[in-house]
Amino acid sequence: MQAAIECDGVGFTFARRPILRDVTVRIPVGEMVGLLGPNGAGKTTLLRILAGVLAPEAGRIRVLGEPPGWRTLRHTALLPERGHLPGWLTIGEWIIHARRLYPDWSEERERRLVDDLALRLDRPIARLSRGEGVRVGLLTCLAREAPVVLLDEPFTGIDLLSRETIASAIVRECGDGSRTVIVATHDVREFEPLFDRVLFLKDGSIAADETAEAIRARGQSVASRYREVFSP
Ligand SMILES: Nc1ncnc2c1ncn2[C@@H]1O[C@H](COP(=O)(O)OP(=O)(O)OP(=O)(O)O)[C@@H](O)[C@H]1O
Repeated sequence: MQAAIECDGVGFTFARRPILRDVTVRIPVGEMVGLLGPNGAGKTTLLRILAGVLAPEAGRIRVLGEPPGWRTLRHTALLPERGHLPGWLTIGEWIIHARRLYPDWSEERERRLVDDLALRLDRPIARLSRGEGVRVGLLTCLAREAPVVLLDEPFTGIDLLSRETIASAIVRECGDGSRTVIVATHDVREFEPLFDRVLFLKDGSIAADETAEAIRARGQSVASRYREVFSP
């Protein structure tokens, strides 16, 4: 079966410092994957490379069989770590724009997400708090039918109830086994039930790539495995 994502020996450097080294991983279609690791491990860099925003310096990547680039943009929805939405629009104006921008936009998903994420359409984007901005970003990713969804820190700085709302929106919109989702997060303990698989990224390398089931079968939790992998 075709993998959703294949990385083979992927490397990347910033200012001559290696950020990703020999990242090799194969993610089957339909998996919900946690991308876990300490600050600076390279999670954002890897997601940006998978989204086609950055070009890798070494190795080979395939997203649904194609190298990341303008063709895979159609299949890939990225929630970036920091805001990217036009502040001069209201949420409602942005949604009208997004419907035209993305050919795979689903108005049915949009309606559900506006309700569930409690978005007020008349609010100007420039005046949103971080958590509200993340919710608009999430709506923008999840209202599309893109088969590959990359979410960079969707829970950071978000209050507890909103985090639960966001987690259930992700599961509802992406949990039917047809979409492949990678979530970079530090909230390991709280969101481990979301994940089918976890990738532990340490100093730019994959330190472990395991299914959540295999971790549990050993009597561990994802959080305890995290501690084992990353403790000095
Ligand atoms: N534009 C840049 N120029 C130089 N170095 C950069 C740049 N962007 C990222 N880096 C460096 O690359 C490394 C990996 O950063 P990245 O943001 O991918 O890590 P991360 O795992 O997402 O971290 P965090 O959990 O803190 O968000 C860091 O050491 C960072 O300082």
